[in-house]
Amino acid sequence: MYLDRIVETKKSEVQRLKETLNISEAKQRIAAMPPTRGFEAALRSPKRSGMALIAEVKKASPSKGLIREDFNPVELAQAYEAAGADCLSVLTDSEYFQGRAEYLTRIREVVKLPLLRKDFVIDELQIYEARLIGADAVLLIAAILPTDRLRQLKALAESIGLDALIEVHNKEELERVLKVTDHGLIGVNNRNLHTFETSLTVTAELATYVPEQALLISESAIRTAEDIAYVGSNGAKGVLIGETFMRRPDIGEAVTEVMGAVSSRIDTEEVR
Ligand SMILES: O=P(O)(O)OC[C@@H](O)[C@@H](O)c1c[nH]c2ccccc12
Repeated sequence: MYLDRIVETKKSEVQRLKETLNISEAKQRIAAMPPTRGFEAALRSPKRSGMALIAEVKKASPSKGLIREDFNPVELAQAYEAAGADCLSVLTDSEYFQGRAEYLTRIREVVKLPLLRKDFVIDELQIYEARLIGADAVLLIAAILPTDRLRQLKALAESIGLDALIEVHNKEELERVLKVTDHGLIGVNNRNLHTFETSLTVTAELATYVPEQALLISESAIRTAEDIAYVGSNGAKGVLIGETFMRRPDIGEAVTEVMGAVSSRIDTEEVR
């Protein structure tokens, strides 16, 4: 199963990381860094009322292969920002998604949006590394983390200023996550990471168990304005979209088509 393979890859990456990054040095460097940008806060007051957008910078995936040939991560991030994304998700896994840590670092220098490091986190060291490369939030995937690990990694992330987006795909995972937290960011992945099957009904089914004070993000396989309306009316407060945008030559146009336009401040003032 490919998720197991990914975890094996991550174990060896962590071993390698241990040779170059030590925790006390990481802590010192982090203490000298500027504060993070408030990933959750940005999603709680989205630019489009009613639906927050995390737009993803993703070149390839194990299920789809190469998604975008003409891939300039910095330009794509700028286009997302101009189109009114609230936050960005940047794939840093190289083996399976053709991402790079360096993409995130470079994007941070030119866009103001909060950034999620999208990777398969299994170890503390990857959390320190996420902060050091310039992330504002990390993804924690319940499918690969026992409940206690989830709790520890979330606490560590928060202790160094990172928000955590905790991802679930079924009720068993969600129940474990709710033992760790009843607030914060809960991502429902519409894609089954074992079979690659997707269905937006996963969001609708799990939303009924997500507490009001948590912020539910519907992830994966969202393509149209109708999809946004569907997950929105079923409890999603935000969406995480990659492929739909990455396949379109004009990213800004694609964002507007799916999400609608951001009404400018001047427009709103004129209405008042
Ligand atoms: O490209 P999509 O179908 O819009 O999906 C984006 C995002 O949800 C997906 O990339 C993702 C969700 N969870 C993950 C975990 C690891 C890697 C990738 C992912």
